[in-house]
Amino acid sequence: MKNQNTLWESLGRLYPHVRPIVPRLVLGLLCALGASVMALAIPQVLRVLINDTLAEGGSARTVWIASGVVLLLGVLEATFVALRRQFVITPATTVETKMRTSFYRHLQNLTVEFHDRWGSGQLLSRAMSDLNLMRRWMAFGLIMLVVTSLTVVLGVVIMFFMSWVLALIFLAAAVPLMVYGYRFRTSYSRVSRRSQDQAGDLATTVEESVHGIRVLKAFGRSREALEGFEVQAEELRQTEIHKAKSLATFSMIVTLLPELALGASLIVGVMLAASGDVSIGALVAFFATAAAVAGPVEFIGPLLAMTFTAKTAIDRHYEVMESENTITDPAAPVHLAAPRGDVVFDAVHFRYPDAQEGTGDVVDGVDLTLRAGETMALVGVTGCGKSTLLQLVPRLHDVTSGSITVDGVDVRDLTLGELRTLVAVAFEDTTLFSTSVRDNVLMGSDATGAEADRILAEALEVAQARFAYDLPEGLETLIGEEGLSLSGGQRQRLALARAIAAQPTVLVLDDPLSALDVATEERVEVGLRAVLRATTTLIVAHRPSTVALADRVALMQDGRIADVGTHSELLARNDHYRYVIASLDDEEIAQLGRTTGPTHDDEEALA
Ligand SMILES: Nc1ncnc2c1ncn2[C@@H]1O[C@H](COP(=O)(O)OP(=O)(O)OP(=O)(O)O)[C@@H](O)[C@H]1O
Repeated sequence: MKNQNTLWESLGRLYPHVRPIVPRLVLGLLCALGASVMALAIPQVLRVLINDTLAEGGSARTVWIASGVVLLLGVLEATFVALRRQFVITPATTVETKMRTSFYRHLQNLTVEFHDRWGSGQLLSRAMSDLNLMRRWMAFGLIMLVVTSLTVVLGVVIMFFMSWVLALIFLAAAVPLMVYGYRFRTSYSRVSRRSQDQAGDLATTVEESVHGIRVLKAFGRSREALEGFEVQAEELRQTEIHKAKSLATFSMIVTLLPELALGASLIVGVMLAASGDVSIGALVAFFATAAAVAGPVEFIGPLLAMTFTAKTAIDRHYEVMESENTITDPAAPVHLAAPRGDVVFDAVHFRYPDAQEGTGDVVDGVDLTLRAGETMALVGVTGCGKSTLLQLVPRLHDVTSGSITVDGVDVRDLTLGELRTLVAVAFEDTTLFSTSVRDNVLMGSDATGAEADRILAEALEVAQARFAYDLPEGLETLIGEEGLSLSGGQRQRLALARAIAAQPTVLVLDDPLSALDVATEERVEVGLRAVLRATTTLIVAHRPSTVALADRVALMQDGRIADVGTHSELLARNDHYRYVIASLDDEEIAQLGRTTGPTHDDEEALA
């Protein structure tokens, strides 16, 4: 989604963030202006010195005084520059940090569907480099653009007072500059947008390959990854070159045209001085002022480029900030004072927003009732929609129709905070955070002190995660990014411990024991049975041993619940269940199922 806002509309969106620091920005602006005035005053001292003193054979004393005034003006200019920095840098970094924090907060609130759609590098580059660009523009670009423009205007006014004819010649250069500047704005904005998007894509590639480094190495695909990266990096380099060339051309024209105009003014100026229409002092002051204005004029190119880049950064920032969060708290939330844990799926449908047209719903009319405290295994061939169904309970996605209720209350009528306290989840694909084992496990618990210690110890015990005590610093050991320093089974056990430690009313487990050996799985199951007694549990099972944990089994087929009963009831009466269980029993058949699914022949053969 590309933003079509004008430059002013985009820059104007910063105003609410900048408003609190406007007084300091104005002070910074005044200081910058002061510095420019000091720089412009120096030629006037020269004019007075030449016209009123030297021309009349003035004394050495007046030269000393003039030099002293020039020195003073120079010191004042430097002081104003330092004060400008002092006034704006700290508040601008505060604005940047606040915007970054609200960006991060918004990312946390956005739906899983949003995160499925956006590359992580695009979000990273918006959170880091785009906000950095905005801060630099705010603290420097904006002020300098105003001051530079004012300096040029003031300088030109002074030049008019020195000689209006020469000033008009100088100003003639502004007309082609404005025409070219307009074209530059359009083309530079476009290339700047491309470069920032490509930098985001490159960051996504780095993030993915770092994340998947084991797979790349194991499959010997590092070279291909590098080649892919090089192609992207080269594209970015080309865009950067294009950007730099476009700025260089603009800067050259911005520098050259005033210089040409000055050359013409010089010829006319000498003629005017010869005819006595302009004094020598005024002529010197005119050119000294023109020299003082030339610097700011040349500076306008990079400042405009910085402004267009900031516009792109603001547009990119707001593309995320304006992405709507569709999963929100209800207007009038219901509170469950004493939750029991009855869970009912009523005609639940769900389809992913990016699902192809003409395909059926992933969850296609699920009716299922879990009694409080019951453990229900969810079984089905791969891809039939089990994980998707589970994610609907804590509202990681919202049902497209139908409803899910806990104790008769629609999950959409509870606040997200309450719902996610009631429902804890452990996924097969575990995510751990770069913090201590303790913080990872207690993530869903509000307990503190001795109570937290007790819950932690119990959860680690049930999840067979006692290995955590033997880590170098025990439970305080910092686990690496995404827990990559741990084995798959260890990570799963910590994720399971985290779900248990949350002490939920409803526990949703997506095949949380898949990476464990059979003996460890058995021990975990014994512990879980004790814990699950008080908790309603929906557990996706890919192994018969996990099914054995359940009071009842729900068989999912093509997005619907095809049958519900105990394991032995389903074995006795349901061909498809026998097929699924047989394939669960055998990893190889399960793998086959992953790619082909059951056929009628398969089912007959197994029956
Ligand atoms: N984020 C997503 N966007 C679009 N489609 C998705 C998404 N996640 C899953 N799907 C599709 O939804 C269908 C069901 O996937 P789901 O993960 O729920 O199946 P599953 O029964 O849990 O499979 P498995 O046993 O292999 O974990 C699949 O066809 C899958 O391709």
